[in-house]
Amino acid sequence: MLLAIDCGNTNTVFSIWDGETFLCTLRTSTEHQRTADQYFVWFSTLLNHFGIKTDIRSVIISSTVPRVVFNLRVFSDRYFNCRPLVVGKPDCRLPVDVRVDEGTQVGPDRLVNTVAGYDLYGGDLIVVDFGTATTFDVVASDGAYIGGVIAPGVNLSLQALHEAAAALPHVDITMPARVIGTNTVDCMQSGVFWGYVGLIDGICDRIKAERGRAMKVVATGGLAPLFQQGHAIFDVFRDDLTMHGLTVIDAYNKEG
Ligand SMILES: Nc1ncnc2c1ncn2[C@@H]1O[C@H](COP(=O)(O)OP(=O)(O)O)[C@@H](O)[C@H]1O
Ligand SMILES: CC(C)(COP(=O)(O)O)[C@@H](O)C(=O)NCCC(=O)O
Ligand SMILES: [K+]
Repeated sequence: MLLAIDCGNTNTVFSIWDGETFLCTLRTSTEHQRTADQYFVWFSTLLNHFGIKTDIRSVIISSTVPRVVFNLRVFSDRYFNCRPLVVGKPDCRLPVDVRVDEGTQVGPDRLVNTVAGYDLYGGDLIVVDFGTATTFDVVASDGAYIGGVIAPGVNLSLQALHEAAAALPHVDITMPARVIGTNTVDCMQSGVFWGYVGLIDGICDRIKAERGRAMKVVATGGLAPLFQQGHAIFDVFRDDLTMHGLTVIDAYNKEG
């Protein structure tokens, strides 16, 4: 069995892959201070709770937060007796090319999304991932990652409004019925929701124009379905896209 760990700037997700399906998916907040032992207490408690028996033989990690990797390595080594494969490190090979400026560090989550998108849907893709940041990853016809776009995340945008303006409260994102808000909360939700719809549509159209071809738009991340309401902004939504990519990369590295 494989333990796949996707560590984002806000949340870290653990999924157990038995070679055919994900047995379970567990989520915790990302904190670099958390030790290997703390991870294990949390992990084993939840597995017991769900009555899941595991036999984890390998671990793969994608982390957008470099500092958490140390403790996750110790966790893997101490409790599963294995050296984890870490996406972005030289010993982790990728089944796709990465064509960016020399010396550029691409977020490992974006590489994983590229691999997953290409495996599931083929090339000429735009992968949109709603995380702390919203990323657009452009996948060429041969599956290569050729760059993309990084925009502020949905919650980050709402949080920034609240933090910068004394009279603006903390609000959660929802789809407002109308564009014209008649109270502060509606106005803020409208700005972020409809602003984001425009951002997604506009960026995808411009990427397609720049590439001069039709491209499929694949979305992932908990907030993606929210934007699919109203009008079809994406061609496909796949919640476990990043996890799928981790299983593909693990298999590719085991092929030798
Ligand atoms: N289903 C959801 N509904 C509402 N908010 C969500 C949902 N999923 C994630 N979020 C929020 O979206 C933001 C990004 O979350 P996440 O996708 O875990 O980011 P990251 O991968 O960068 O850690 C967080 O503020 C999180 O609370
Ligand atoms: C853009 C990101 C912050 C997104 O991270 P996330 O929202 O998933 O936490 C991450 O992919 C990252 O740190 N990238 C490095 C720069 C780059 O990808 O070009
Ligand atoms: K992510």
